[in-house]
Amino acid sequence: SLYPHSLRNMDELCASIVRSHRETSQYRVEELQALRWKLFSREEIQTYQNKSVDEMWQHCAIRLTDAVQYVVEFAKHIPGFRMLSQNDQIALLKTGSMEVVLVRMSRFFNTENNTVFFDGKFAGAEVFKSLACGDLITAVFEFAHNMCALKLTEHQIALFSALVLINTDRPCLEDRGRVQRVQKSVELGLTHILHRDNQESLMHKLYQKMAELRSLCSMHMEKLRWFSQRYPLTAHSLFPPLYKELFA
Ligand SMILES: CNC(=O)[C@@H]1CCCN1C(=O)c1ccc(Cl)c(COc2cccc3c(C(F)(F)F)cc(C)nc23)c1Cl
Repeated sequence: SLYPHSLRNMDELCASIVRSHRETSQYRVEELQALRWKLFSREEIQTYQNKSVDEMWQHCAIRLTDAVQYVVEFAKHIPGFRMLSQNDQIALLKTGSMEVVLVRMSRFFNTENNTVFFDGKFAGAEVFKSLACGDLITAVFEFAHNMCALKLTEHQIALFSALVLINTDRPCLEDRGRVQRVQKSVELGLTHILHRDNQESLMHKLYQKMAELRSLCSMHMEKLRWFSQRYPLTAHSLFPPLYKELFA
């Protein structure tokens, strides 16, 4: 029957997505486990809180752009992604890359003290006070906390990230049919490994997370617009070019 043939393809598909995730995930989970109790001192927190709004936004934008570049690399190795048209690849990345950054952030989150890896140590939400967008940071922390609580394996995070990215109901796709075929194969890959891990119950939780991601990222985009209107100079001159390309 075809099954062994498609299963082999399915294993190959999952293996290439997991490999790409591992090669583009910026930090290995084991590395961050070792750092999880490296916290900022009171003085260091004070330094971050004394930064001006645009200084702190610029500081974060550099890191976010860095993280987005790793997600672009990850996307390029998802089987079928590079067969899509350039415009469709950009359309998927324009909306999906920040969502994958958020999924990946959950790997750098410590649920015991609600801190996230930032600038080499683990930071609480108070470190980001000078951004003047407490609701965004609260939402980022809450999402990272809830994602972390699912205790996904690296394989599950890899396939989930690919599914977040290859999303047919993104606006302005040229060839939705082709994106649908790639999405279907990634979906099968995720169900395949959840079945293997005996965790099929995670599937509907992951679909709920995808819905949360979408509302979270539309909030981010409007914060980004607020910031670039409030501080046009910083937004237009200092944000690394990729950031402008993807989010401007
Ligand atoms: C290892 N570190 C990491 O994984 C994260 C992801 C990329 C780099 N990075 C951090 O250093 C980091 C970790 C935690 C937090 Cl809360 C932050 C600050 O996050 C943000 C500040 C400003 C705007 C942000 C926006 C907005 F609005 F631009 F879309 C959106 C997201 C999601 N995060 C924003 C950052 Cl920049």
